[in-house]
Order: sequence, then structure tokens, then C-alpha cells
Amino acid sequence: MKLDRLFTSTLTFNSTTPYHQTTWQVIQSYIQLTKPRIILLLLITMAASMEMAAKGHVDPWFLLIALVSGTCAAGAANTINCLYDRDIDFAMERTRHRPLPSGRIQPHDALLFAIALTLISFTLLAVFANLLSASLAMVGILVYVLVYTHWLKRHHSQNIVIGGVAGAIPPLVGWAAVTGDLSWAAWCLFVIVFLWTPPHFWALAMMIQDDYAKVNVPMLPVVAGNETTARQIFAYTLILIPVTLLLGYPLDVMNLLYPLIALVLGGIFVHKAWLLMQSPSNLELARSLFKYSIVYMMLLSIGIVIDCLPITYSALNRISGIINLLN
Ligand code: HEM
Ligand SMILES: CC(C)=CCC/C(C)=C/CC/C(C)=C/COP(=O)(O)OP(=O)(O)O
Repeated sequence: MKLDRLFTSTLTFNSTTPYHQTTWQVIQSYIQLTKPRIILLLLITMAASMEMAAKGHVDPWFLLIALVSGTCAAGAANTINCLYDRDIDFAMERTRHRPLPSGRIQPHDALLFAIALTLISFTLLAVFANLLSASLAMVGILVYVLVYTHWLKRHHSQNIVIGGVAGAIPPLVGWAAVTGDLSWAAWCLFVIVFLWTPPHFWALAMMIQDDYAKVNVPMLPVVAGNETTARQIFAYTLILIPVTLLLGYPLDVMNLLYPLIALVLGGIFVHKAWLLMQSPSNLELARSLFKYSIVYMMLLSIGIVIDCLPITYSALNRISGIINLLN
């Protein structure tokens, strides 16, 4: 597999079919190319990291600029992934209607779009935040494109474990943008997203493994079967819970609310993974786990933000004051 596939305008399918579209349809196609729903969750993890780093005092304009930069970096990474994978995307039912395989966007236009997004992202972060956060965003793009998409996705069943590093980088970008460096707490958030990725993706891969098998992508359920995949999913969710609690103790960057939220959300995650491990061929359980993985990461990040807000801190102080009075 060569990287020059990014620059060739045709592959094994007809990607140059003339396609008539209105301006709004063209805009929609470009937005689709960036996989916007995935970006939203990436941004939520990044925002949580920023609030944690600033103890709930991030300037709203700075937050906005950082999130726009994050959107551009992730959008660029996803666009290049769509460009590289347009042959297998054409062959799979789930992805056949994406802008490149369906011919709504031409490969060279997608490449220019990705380059523009990359430049915007780097410039915004370098100018309004710092060079460390800008460089980390570039590392995110490189890991996703080179390590995951190019080297691992089509060649190794642990592709998404190592490739998951890319999806875990936005919290590092967020923390670095606020503080100019990286602390243990930032790395802890990185590890949380890293450990969350295999259960998130393998649950989905169990449902769509026939598609992956058809295009010879060695996702774990295709290569090792549902039983092994469900066991590995369970192991990752189990390790995830204590790691989420590290933010409370010993890192001490969270108050009391966060550990409670992390325990409840983690308990549900492990329970769902346990049920799947008991019946690995039950794809309804896999679907439920995949959907919950998204809710989990969203609520955990929101939990971090709420816990960091000064208003939560003063409310908790007031409650503990009342409890002390009652005693
Ligand atoms: C290497 C790591 C990852 C892989 C291989 C992966 C793979 C996937 C795939 C194949 C889908 C289905 C997309 C579709 O149907 O078009 C999906 C959905 C999703 N992923 Fe991931 N993912 C990864 C990491 C992440 C990360 C780090 C996040 C955010 C923190 C994330 C958030 C989401 C969300 C929100 C959806 C649902 C999108 C929708 O509603 O259509 N993913 N993921
Ligand atoms: C800081 C920074 C820029 C980080 C980039 C992080 C990033 C874009 C993560 C995306 C993870 C993801 C959606 C993988 C799916 O790819 P896939 O090719 O397996 O999915 P597909 O089969 O749906 O195309």
C-alpha cells in the first residue's frame, strides 16, 4: 500500500463520475468529509481537559478558538483518512455513500481541503495558544494518518489499540493550550480515552465485521472472533475504571462529584461489557455497548467540567459546612 494513493485521482472504482450539486450540497459534502459527529466528541474531551487545566476558568473566546483549531485538525485527519480509504469505503455498504466514493468530491479537492484545515489549525493554535499545542495537534494528524490509516488499519488486528493514540491526543492539545506544558493529569485523560477506544470500536466492529471481512481489513472480531473480542473489551473497561479515578486520587485535580460520576458511569460500562462477554454472539448487546461508549465519554467529560466549575466548588463547600453544623 503506497502513500501516493492520496494523490492519484482514480482508484479501482469510478471516483470521477460527474456529479451535479448545488453550492449547499457541496458545502454539506465537505462537512461530511470531516466526520463531524466524531469531531464533536473529540472536542468535548478537549474542552474537559481545558477546564480541568484552568480549574474552570477558561476564557470563552480562548475556548472557542481552541475548539475551532481542534475541529480543523480532526477534520483534516478525517478527510485524509477518507481520501486514503476511498477504495474500501466504496466496497463497504456503511461507507459507500461518503463524498469521495460516491464521486461528490474529487480526490485533489479533498487533499487541498485537508491541507487548508491543517494550516488553519496550526496557525490558530501557534498564534493564540502556543507551539506545544499546535505541534501536538499535528502529531495527532500524523498518528491517525500514518500510524493508524496507513500502517496498521489494513495489516494488524490490534490496529485500533495503537491507532487509538490519535483519538486520545485532543485532551493533550487542550491542556497544553491552557498551560503551555503537560502534567500527569493531562496524561491521565489521554490514557482514559486510549483505554476507552477498544471497547468503543470493537463493539461496533462486531456488528459490521462482514463488511470489514469483505475488504480484508483485519479488525479483531474478523480475525479472532466474537468471544475473544468480547473478552478483550471487558478487560479494557475493567482497567478503565481505576484509571478514571486517578484524577481524584492521587492526582487531586477533581472534587468529590467527579469520582461518583466516574464510578456510576464506569459501573454501567463494565456491566454492559460483562453481559456481552456472557453472550458474545448477541449483536444487540454489542450495539448497546457501542452506543453507551459514546454516552459514557460524553457524560464523563461533562462530569469533569461540572466538577471543575467554581460554582460546584462553592456548592460542595456549603453542603459540607451544613453537614459539619448538623454534626
Ligand atoms: C482509532 C480509534 C477509533 C476508531 C477506529 C473509531 C471507529 C469508529 C467508527 C468506524 C465509527 C462509525 C462511523 C460511521 O458509521 O461512519 C465510529 C463512530 C463514532 N466514534 Fe469512533 N473510533 C475511534 C475513536 C474515537 C474517538 C477517540 C472518539 C471521540 C472521543 C470517537 C467518537 C465516535 C463517535 C461520537 C461516533 C458516532 C458517530 C455517529 O453518530 O455517526 N471515536 N467510530
Ligand atoms: C488531534 C487530532 C487531530 C486527532 C485526530 C483524532 C481523530 C481524527 C480520531 C478519529 C478516530 C476515528 C474516527 C477513527 C475511525 O477511523 P476508521 O478509518 O476506522 O473509520 P471508518 O471505517 O468509518 O472510515
